[in-house]
Amino acid sequence: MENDTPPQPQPQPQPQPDLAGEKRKREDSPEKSTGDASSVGEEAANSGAQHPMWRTSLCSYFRRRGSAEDGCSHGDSCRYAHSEEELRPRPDGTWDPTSDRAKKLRKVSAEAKEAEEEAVTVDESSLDKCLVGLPRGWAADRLKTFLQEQGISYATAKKKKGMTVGFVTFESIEQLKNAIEVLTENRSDGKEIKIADANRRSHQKLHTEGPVSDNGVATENGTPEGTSAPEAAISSKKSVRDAVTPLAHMPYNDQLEHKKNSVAQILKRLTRNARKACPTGIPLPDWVFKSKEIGGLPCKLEGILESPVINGYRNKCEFSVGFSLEGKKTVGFMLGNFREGVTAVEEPVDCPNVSGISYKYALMFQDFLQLSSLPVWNRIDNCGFWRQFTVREGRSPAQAVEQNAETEISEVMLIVQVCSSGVDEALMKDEFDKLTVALEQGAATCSPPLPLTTIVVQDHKGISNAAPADCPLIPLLVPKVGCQSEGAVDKTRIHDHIGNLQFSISPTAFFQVNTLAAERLYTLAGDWANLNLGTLLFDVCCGTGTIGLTLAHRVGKVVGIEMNESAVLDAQRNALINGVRNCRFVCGKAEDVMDSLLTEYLGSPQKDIPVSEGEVSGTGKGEKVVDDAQSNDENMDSSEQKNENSESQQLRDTLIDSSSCAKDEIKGNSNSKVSNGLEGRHDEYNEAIGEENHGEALLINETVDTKVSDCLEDSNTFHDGSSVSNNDVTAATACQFEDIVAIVDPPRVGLHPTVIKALRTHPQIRRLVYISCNPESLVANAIELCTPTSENREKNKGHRGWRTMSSAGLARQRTKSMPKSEPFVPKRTMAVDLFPHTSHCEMVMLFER
Ligand SMILES: C[S@@+](CC[C@H](N)C(=O)[O-])C[C@H]1O[C@@H](n2cnc3c(N)ncnc32)[C@H](O)[C@@H]1O
Repeated sequence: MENDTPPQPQPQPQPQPDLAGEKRKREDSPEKSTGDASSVGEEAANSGAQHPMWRTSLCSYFRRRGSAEDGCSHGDSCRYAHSEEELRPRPDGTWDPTSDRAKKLRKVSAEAKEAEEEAVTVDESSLDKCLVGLPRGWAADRLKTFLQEQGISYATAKKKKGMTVGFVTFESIEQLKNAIEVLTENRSDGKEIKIADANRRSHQKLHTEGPVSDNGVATENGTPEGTSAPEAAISSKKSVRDAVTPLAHMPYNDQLEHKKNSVAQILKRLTRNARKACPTGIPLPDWVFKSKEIGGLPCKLEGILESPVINGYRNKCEFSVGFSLEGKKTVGFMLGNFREGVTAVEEPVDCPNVSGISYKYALMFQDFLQLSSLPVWNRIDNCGFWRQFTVREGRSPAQAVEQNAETEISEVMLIVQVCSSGVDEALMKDEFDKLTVALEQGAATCSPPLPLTTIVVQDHKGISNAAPADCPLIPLLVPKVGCQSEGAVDKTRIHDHIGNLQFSISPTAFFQVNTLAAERLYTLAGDWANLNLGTLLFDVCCGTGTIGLTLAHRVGKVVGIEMNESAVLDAQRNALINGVRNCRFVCGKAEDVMDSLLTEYLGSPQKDIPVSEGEVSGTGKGEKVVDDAQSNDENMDSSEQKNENSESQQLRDTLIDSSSCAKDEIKGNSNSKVSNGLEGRHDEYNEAIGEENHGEALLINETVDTKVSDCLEDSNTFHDGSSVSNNDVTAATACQFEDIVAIVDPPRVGLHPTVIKALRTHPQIRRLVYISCNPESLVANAIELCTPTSENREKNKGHRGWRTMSSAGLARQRTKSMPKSEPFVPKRTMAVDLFPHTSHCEMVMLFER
């Protein structure tokens, strides 16, 4: 497969940056000894190498006079920049704080902050206020008590548990002024409670809290739907564009600069925490020492890769359904966080990350809702029917037209999330029929007509919109093409392309939202992983198999691990449709299967430090001690029973093995402290196997040449466990793969501590590429991977107070109970912008040992 080669990382100098605003001190030797500011430059010039400090700060003559030409005696050899143009960025991505560039960036951030902190209005027409920063545990009664204790009079006070915002209506300006005064002076539990404007929605004012909603559905508390509380002020001050794409007002280059700077600041925490966590008596790792030369960074930050598409790049938009501030049923985005008291939904107008196609579908669905006899979801009372509307887009295989991703969109999947509780089935069916017609006709009458491949309903009864992966799916419209044996739900899929591979994507499977930028991300990860045909690659949290499959041709074998069953089935299917034969995809939580898979392929890690029986390391839920040998043997036994040679049977075995792998591990730990919870999951796995077998029918019906290349296919660990003992496996696999690499791409929370421990304590894993969508969890995981361990491993103390600890603090605690093992070293890192206009970006970090 040909992948885009990402731009080569820019070579970075390694300076010791100035402290912002501080008078510049000359460094210690060698220049200190000469007292000559230019000596470094001269020395560098003489030696042919450039000093890390070279022109990353403005020359003081230039700062004072706007020109250094007449004042600075060092001329061209001066190590400081004589103009803004000459100035170079620091290795942590920041600029000399006195430079125009840094001032401009500061101004932009200050303006953004200012916009958020508008003052509260004090006049007769604005007596509805919200209190922001209240303890989550408080209900309305506790809020009322608090107000009374503080001597604050009011007309009404409302608050729901779980929210940090409460709503208070005052009777007069005097009451309001008193409240502002008291709250400005006092603090509760050391936390500031802010008072801000709240907005009653226009239809709420009209109905004056009547008992029936505007679509005729009475609500529990007698208030109209979606109107049971005013909105927090935040909502009126932010436009939907600000809420969804807060960086959209900046030129794209400034956005990249901004992201690189924030990532650099977060990365420095890795160095600080590893230094703190390094056990007494153990030397600090070299990389911690050397970090001083690169501004405190743990390794080189090699810049930020830009997205090839900047506008309309999202291939998946999850639109909320609710009421706008004007009280209209709306499909779009919430203006803020529900926990902050914001429930208003506004149309996705002017959000540059949303594609035109998604926008049009959102409007179509919104039009439909105006006439629907079923209510939209009310986040405050947790009732209603229509909840969420997701548009997923797939691109055709044609050459990507960069900057105009939309011309590539050939398939569209619409997912409508509803809550069917208490709704008459006939009425629901009737609504679904009407919806299907409305969307089909809407798509057909657009000019040009919009692609529409499939419509599926997700019936979710939970409180938050984040539905579990096993939430029931009801297909409304299925593509006409497809295998006869497929069930309707199995057909609800779309396709996208990465490089020359096609990816089949089912409704709940993860797929990066910016496909073209993701391609760059995967290529970078593959390049840094330094792969070869002797490599065994673990693709941890593999989703639909994107990383493993795009890199499969560069390695001996890929083992993908993923907890979402449909994503695993997609991965299997994707291997088949692309003729990739050296991949195995395992369904299970990485924390449940990682250790036994590593043991299966690499043998048991050496256990230097004995682990006391039943000890649970880390604080993660579901963590357990795994008897590697036992679980491995059981895996072998279970796979032995499935030793069949037909190609299709091999596929089936992959799936069955996958489940049994997790299942057996659970069985093997039935004596551990956490056995009960896990046994519960045992049943789920049994069910999963049933479902997988059902899903397999469609896989094995496809005619696929699954001939396996002899030396690369490790048949004894994959398809036929046969009679290999635990030790034999170690020996067999050790000679098959000389290079073991893991690429991990976890969700926002990062990797589970059990997975970190497994990766770290298997000494054969010499290289690990971490892809992260959240630099904070990357740092937390990296602390555990890279901090040296001591001879005296501490027993895990359960970490009381973990709720209040930062993720880095928690990680530091965990390093104390990490079994003695060689730490990884952070080698290089780079940001990749998958999300233009937002503050998010992906990170890639290479660890070696
Ligand atoms: C950021 S996505 C990456 C997916 C894939 N690598 C890609 O780029 O398309 C994270 C994936 O991890 C999966 N996941 C989340 N928690 C997991 C766990 N505990 N064990 C295994 N997979 C997990 C999610 O279902 C999701 O597919």
